[in-house]
Amino acid sequence: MNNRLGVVVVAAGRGSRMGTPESKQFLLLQDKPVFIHTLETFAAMPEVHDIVLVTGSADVERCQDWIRKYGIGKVSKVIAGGRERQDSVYRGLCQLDTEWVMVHDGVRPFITRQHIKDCLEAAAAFGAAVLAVPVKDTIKQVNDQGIITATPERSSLWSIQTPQTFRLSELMEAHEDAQTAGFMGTDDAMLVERMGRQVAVAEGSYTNIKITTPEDLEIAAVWMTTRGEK
Ligand SMILES: Nc1ccn([C@@H]2O[C@H](COP(=O)(O)OP(=O)(O)OP(=O)(O)O)[C@@H](O)[C@H]2O)c(=O)n1
Ligand SMILES: C[C@](O)(CO)[C@H](O)COP(=O)(O)O
Repeated sequence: MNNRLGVVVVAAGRGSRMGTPESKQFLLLQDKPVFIHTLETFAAMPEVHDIVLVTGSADVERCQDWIRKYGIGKVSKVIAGGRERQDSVYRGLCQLDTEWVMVHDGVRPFITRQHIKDCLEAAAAFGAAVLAVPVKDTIKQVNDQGIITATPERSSLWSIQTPQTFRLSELMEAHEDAQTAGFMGTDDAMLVERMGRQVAVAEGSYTNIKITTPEDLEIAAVWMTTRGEK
């Protein structure tokens, strides 16, 4: 996959569940914005050829400034995202000209190079792959009256993360088909699964959290000081 891999890092969300005045992707962890930690890991990998950062329309310039300040290479474009995550990803995909693409949440700064490689290898073997971890809790389906309606077998349940890796042409096609059908997914794999294509899971790490709510930020602040090699 050398020189054939593009990465779309999405960082155009508003962070309503975090509830901070500053969007969570720009909050500082060890004096560096969250999304910069994320970009650093991808930019350091020889497998990565091109990176597109998707952010809020009002944040494009300051992201470019941060990228320059922290000397992050390989980011060819910083562009404005859309209303939903899916819209932001699609805008990013339109900027790439690589054979493969990885989509990653800007707010998952604990991704490691080893797990990115694992996801790439699984994609090369199966056609598409996402990083994931087996669920630890028992998961229940609950109706709108708060009553449990089903308990899926835990051994087959995985909690899905990013990065998610696809052939660029297949992910573009899946996005365009979803748009035509008015289908919104919560991740990119859903759109590809919808096209009848297989997507493999590569086992990741429980530390690859998506910083979503205030407790995540507290955990992230501690982990940033204790983590080893990225
Ligand atoms: N319109 C959107 C919505 C989300 N994202 C990005 O998608 C990732 C995962 O989304 P999530 O954690 O849900 O972020 P927010 O949408 O910012 O959070 P919330 O749902 O709490 O508002 C984040 O990196 C976020 O910036 C994006 O690029 N464009
Ligand atoms: C793509 C994702 O991070 C996989 O876990 C997740 O589905 C994003 O969901 P969100 O609702 O945008 O947080």
